[in-house]
Amino acid sequence: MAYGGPAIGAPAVASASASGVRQVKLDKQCELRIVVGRESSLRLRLHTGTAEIFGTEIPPEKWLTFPPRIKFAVFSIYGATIEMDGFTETDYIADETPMISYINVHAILEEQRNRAQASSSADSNSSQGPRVIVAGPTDSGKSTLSKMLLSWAAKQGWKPTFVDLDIGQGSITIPGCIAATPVKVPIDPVEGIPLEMPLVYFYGHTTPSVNANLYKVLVKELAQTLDRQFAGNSESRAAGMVINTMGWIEGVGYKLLLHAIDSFKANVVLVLGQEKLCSMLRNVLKNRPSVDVVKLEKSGGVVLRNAKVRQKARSYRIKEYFYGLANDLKPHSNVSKFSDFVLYRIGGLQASRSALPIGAKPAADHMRLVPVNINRDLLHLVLAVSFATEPDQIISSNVAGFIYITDINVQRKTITYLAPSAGVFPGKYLIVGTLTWLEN
Ligand SMILES: Nc1ncnc2c1ncn2[C@@H]1O[C@H](COP(=O)(O)OP(=O)(O)OP(=O)(O)O)[C@@H](O)[C@H]1O
Repeated sequence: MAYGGPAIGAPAVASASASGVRQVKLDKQCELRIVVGRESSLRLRLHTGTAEIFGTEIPPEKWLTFPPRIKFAVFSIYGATIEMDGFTETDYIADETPMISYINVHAILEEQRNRAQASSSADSNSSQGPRVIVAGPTDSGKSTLSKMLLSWAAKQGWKPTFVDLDIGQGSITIPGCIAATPVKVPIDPVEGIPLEMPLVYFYGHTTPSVNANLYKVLVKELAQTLDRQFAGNSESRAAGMVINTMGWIEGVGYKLLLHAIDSFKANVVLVLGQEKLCSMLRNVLKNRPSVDVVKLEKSGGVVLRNAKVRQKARSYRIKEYFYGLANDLKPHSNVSKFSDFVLYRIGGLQASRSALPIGAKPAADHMRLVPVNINRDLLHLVLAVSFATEPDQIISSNVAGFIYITDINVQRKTITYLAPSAGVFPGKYLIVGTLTWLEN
C-alpha cells in the first residue's frame, strides 16, 4: 500500500502581522499558517481560486471570523488569493507541507470504504470500512489530521465516526472524557463538529496515569458500544472510524495505545512524526497482516503548546461547554438539595487500615465505586451526570452531560451548580473526578 508521498517545495518564509484588509497570494500546494492575535478576532475570505482549512473547503467570497489565539492553516491545491482583515500573531506561507501525503492516505481510505460498501453487508469483515487510529507524540498534529480525514470523507458523502481518546484536550466534548460522534458534514473550522448526541464516557481526570485501568475499561466500553451500533448500520460500518489518541506514547501510554488498537480493531495505524514509535508498532503488529502501520511526516505548522497553554485550552473548552463558543449560550444556575443526588468516585482503597490486620497496607482497587460525601471540597469541580439508573451501572454507562459546582451550603444542605440547559437529569447519579474549572 502506498500511503505516503513526498513533501513539497522550499522552506517557509515568515511575514509580519498587520491590520486592515490584506491580500495574500497562495501558490499551488502552499499553506498560509496563521495564529490570530491575542486581543481581537480575524476576518478571512477566499477571493479567488479554491482553498480549504483542515479539510473543509472555504466558501468563495464569504467573510469568516476566527476568534483570538486560534491557530490554523489555509491550504490550496491549485492556488488561491486570500483576504485577511485584522491582527495576527503570526502569519506566513509555507511551500513545504505534508498535505499531499495526507491526501494520498485519504484516497486509500476511500478505496477501502468503496470496497466495504460494495461487499455484502452480511459479511461483517469485508463490509467494514477503515478503522484508522492516529498516533504520535504531543503536538504532532494528530487532532488536525483526524479532522482532515473526517472532513474529506464527509465531503464525499460518507458519515465516518470520530472517536476521541485524548482526555487531555477533548475535541468532541470537555477534557477528561473519551467520546465518539458521527461526522456528517465537513468540520467547520471555527464552530467545530456539530454534535447531535455524542457518545461520551467520563474518565474524570486529564492524565491517564491517575487510573489507567479505568481508562482501559472505558475505551473497551466505547469500542463495544460502537461495534453494536455498527452491526446494525452498514452505512456507518463502511464509512469506518477515525480515532484520535493521546500524545503520551511512553511506558503506560504506549500500552494504552496498543490497548486502543486492539479494542477498536484498528486496521490502519497512522504514526505522525516519530520513527521510534512507528518501528515499535510495526514490530509488535507484524503478525497481523490486516493492520497497516504507516509513518507520516509531521507538519511544520503544528504549534507547540506548553503545560500552561494546555491548561488554558482545557479551561476554554469547559467554558465553551457552558457558555458557547462566542458566549452565545446561557447556562442555567440551579439549586438542589443534597438528597437530590448520589455522588460516586471511581477508584479507591479496598479497605481502611483499621479493618486490615496490623502491618497490612490497603490495596488500591481502581474499579471500586466510592460514595462521595457532599461538602465544600466539591467546589469548582466539574461532575458528570450518568445515564445509570443503578450504582452498579455507573462504570459502564455513558454520560448525559456535565454540571459545574459553584456553591455548597452545608447548613442548608444545598448545592448550587451550572448546567448548560434547564433539562431534567436522566438519573440521580453524579460522577466525581479531579476535573476542576475556575470561572473568570
Ligand atoms: N499546518 C498547520 N498550520 C497552523 N497550525 C496548525 C497546523 N497544524 C496544526 N496546527 C495547530 O497546532 C495545534 C496543535 O495541533 P494538534 O491539536 O493537531 O496536535 P496534537 O498532536 O493533536 O496535540 P496533542 O499534543 O494535544 O495530542 C492546534 O492548535 C492546531 O490548530
